[in-house]
Amino acid sequence: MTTSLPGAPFFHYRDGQLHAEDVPLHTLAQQHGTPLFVYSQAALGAALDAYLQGFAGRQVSLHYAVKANSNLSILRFFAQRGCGFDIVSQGELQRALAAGAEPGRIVFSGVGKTRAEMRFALECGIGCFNVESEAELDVLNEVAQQLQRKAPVSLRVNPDVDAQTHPYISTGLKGNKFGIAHERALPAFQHAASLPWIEVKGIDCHIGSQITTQAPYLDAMDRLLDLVERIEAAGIALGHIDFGGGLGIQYRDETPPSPHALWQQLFARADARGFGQRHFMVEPGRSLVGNAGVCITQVLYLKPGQDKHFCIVDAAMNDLPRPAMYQAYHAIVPLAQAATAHAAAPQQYDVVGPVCESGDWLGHDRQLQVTPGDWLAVCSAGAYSMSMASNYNSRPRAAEVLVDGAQSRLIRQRESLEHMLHNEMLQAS
Ligand SMILES: Cc1ncc(COP(=O)(O)O)c(C=O)c1O
Ligand SMILES: N[C@@H](CCCC[NH3+])C(=O)O
Repeated sequence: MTTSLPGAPFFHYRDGQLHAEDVPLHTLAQQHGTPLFVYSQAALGAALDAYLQGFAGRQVSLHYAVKANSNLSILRFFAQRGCGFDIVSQGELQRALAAGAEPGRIVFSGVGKTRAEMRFALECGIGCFNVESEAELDVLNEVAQQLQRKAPVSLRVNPDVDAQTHPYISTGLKGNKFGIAHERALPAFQHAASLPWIEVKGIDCHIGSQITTQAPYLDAMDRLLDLVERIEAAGIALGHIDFGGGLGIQYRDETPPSPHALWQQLFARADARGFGQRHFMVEPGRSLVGNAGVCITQVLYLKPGQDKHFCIVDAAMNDLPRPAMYQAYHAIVPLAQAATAHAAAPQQYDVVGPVCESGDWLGHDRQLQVTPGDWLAVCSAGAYSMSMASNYNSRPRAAEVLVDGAQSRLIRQRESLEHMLHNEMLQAS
């Protein structure tokens, strides 16, 4: 009998051992040490297919949001499968290019693009700037003029829709810093169309992340299409409608719609208003990679406390910042099921890391049957984990491995302490 992890069918127990596809994870922990991120290529492919199947018969281009997981091998996988990319910095742009992305299929989002970033992106032939303010539009027009190269632009609109997600990752409410206010959108488009070095290509919105219901998306579609009608009635043609990303995944018991189900509804709305055959763009991140990865960590110590017991592991908030930042839940499971491991008594633990903060926890009140030396997997760690990792407490970043069937490949080495030190200059005293 095989059982798989929540939302992650490519991670499953076989003969009592947790596997990624056909590779037992304890062999990877032995070989590469911990903390270690392990990704399943089949899971990446299946998540991508779930989108592409929903787009049959429609004109949709998919731009993977690099911020979710920017490992070059993962970017290369998506590039080879024909994806475009959504980037938010020159660093992400250079990563996408290094992974083989076509510059014309990259869109550049973000509220604070610098002139240098605009210049670099224009020079490399970026597909579109998703401009987030009128001030940014003016600066981009100047940079484009200096280069004598028109800037392809879509204006990101803030539709003022509640994505019903954690407040830190909601982006489509009028109180959020993102996009141009809905009521300012038409004058902003008119301004864009009047600028000689700006070429208006489309309209854009992104309402938030880890969205698990359809309603906010449908509201955003209605609000966006209202604008498309008004903007086009004013004589400004929109070549594409970029709907952003944000679709949630199952971490515990969430039941987000499949990309197929969601887009069926969204296309139905668009069809009803005569926009169904337009060129749509999507920018998914988490839903492509989140459940394609786990982080393996080793139990260092068990510590009984007065109120609770602590399971101290070698991964920490610097490796997996989501619990500390958003009080996010990640399932934590043993690599070896109890029957094949040992007879430690099951116990309720707070799973915590070595970082010197009480906020450094990976899971609260978890029932585990563990002993020091055991390995655990922190689940659903493919998105916003390694890409948000830091060197806090001077801890080197973890290694990453990609599994494909029975094969595994190291795709990022564990950071060395020398590498962590090498950018700093010691002044002679
Ligand atoms: C502009 C933009 N596009 C796409 C994404 C990807 O979002 P998600 O990973 O939730 O799909 C984000 C992040 O929320 C974003 O800010
Ligand atoms: N970092 C967030 C998602 C941010 C989405 C980017 N706009 C998370 O881990 O859930």
